[in-house]
Amino acid sequence: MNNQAIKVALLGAGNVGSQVARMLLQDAETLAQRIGAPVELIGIAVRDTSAKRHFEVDASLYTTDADALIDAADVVIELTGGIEPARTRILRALTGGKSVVSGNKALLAKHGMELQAAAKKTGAQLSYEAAVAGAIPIIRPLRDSLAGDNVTRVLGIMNGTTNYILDQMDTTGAQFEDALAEAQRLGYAEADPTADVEGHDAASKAAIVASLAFHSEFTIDDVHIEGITSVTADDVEAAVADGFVIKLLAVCERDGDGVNIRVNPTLVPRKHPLASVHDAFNAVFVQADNAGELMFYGPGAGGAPTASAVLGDFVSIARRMVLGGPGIPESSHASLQATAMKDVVSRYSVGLEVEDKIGVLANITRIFAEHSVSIQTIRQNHLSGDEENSISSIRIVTHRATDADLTKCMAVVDALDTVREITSVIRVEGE
Ligand SMILES: NC(=O)C1=CN([C@@H]2O[C@H](COP(=O)(O)OP(=O)(O)OC[C@H]3O[C@@H](n4cnc5c(N)ncnc54)[C@H](O)[C@@H]3O)[C@@H](O)[C@H]2O)C=CC1
Ligand SMILES: N[C@@H](CC=O)C(=O)O
Ligand code: NA
Repeated sequence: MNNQAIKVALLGAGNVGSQVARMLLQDAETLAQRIGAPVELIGIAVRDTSAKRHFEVDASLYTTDADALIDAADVVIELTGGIEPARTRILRALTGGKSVVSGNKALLAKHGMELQAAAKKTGAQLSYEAAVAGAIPIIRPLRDSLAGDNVTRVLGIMNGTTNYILDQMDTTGAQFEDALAEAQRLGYAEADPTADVEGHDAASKAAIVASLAFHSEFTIDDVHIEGITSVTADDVEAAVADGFVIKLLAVCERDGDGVNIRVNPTLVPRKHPLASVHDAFNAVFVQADNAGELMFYGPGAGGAPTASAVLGDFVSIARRMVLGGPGIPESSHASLQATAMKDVVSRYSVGLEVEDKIGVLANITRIFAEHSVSIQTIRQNHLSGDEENSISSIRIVTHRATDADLTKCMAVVDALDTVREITSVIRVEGE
């Protein structure tokens, strides 16, 4: 055993940071055995040293001077979130040759390349298993285990908060706002949960995953993003009636010479494995030329599960420090570009509110046909009004169509006097 302790600076003591502090302190002996050197948590940078925490530590560990703490450390663990000052602090550490563990997907999906370049310059390691799908090992499998294969597609549920909300709406009939409040209480949501419900958190993860899977440089700006704020209780009910469940899916797939990266609510058949991903669990499918299809499943959010991924990265970095040698840089040799949505082909479920008159349905199906959007099923229900002024809801599930054709078709349908409202357009996957 090496006698020299590895000094750890922890930035942030929220849901995840406090659990990391707990593990570093409670499991110090085991960690030392696994690493081959003692581990010393030298301080925790916070905004308010007197705030109440999820796990209480010796008060002298808290400091508001993050820079001094970083300068005194061997390894920095960043769990504050947000772009600044996290970016500047991580750069400070990496430039000083200190390896960094971070769970900050928002930062990595925007400035990941800049941070990796800084790490490469000094031989430091930047690791971020916690940034995608919480406790699930997915970064390391993509970066290391599959580095000799050709990944063609990564698809999955990569946000715990939205999965929790949609699952509660589906299984208990909960209201969106109540389910979101519960996800926040359980420590799943981002500090600003807009990032979760608007799809930006999943989009950050998709950009990170696509960069690793396709050996290219993607940022969140390369991702087509639709969140779940437009998903209504009626959509959930209609999904149930049609044998589907709504999930927020992230899809990164090889598309000709590029990669299409998107996040959108998706109808998944009840029999599909993704349909049984409940609560804040995540599941990620990876398809590769030689490996075939792989599935990664587990807790995608929450303090302790995420801390587990952080500690895994930390132990790996600390072991390398004991043995010597630089961090492993990532490859972006393929330099693939993100492709536009217009050629993406999917099935769709379209909800309409229409006047229930002779010829209305025939007119709508004609417009679909004229735009090369073939209808698989159609269901009509009376909504309100008497025989003279009856209003109906129509739910159409299509065969596969391009995004461009569907968009044009919807514009023409929307312009019909007999169509009151297009209530929803949701993609369908998995059949
Ligand atoms: N909560 C979860 O399930 C997961 C979170 N993450 C990521 O881990 C990071 C931390 O997440 P949580 O612990 O949930 O957030 P949190 O909001 O519970 O904790 C963040 C802590 O950092 C502190 N902080 C913020 N800015 C600071 C600054 N400038 N200086 C010092 N302290 C500062 C806040 O006061 C807060 O205590 C984020 O990047 C998040 O995206 C990643 C995976 C899962
Ligand atoms: N807010 C995120 C936390 C984990 O990444 C989520 O809900 O998945
Ligand atoms: Na992970």
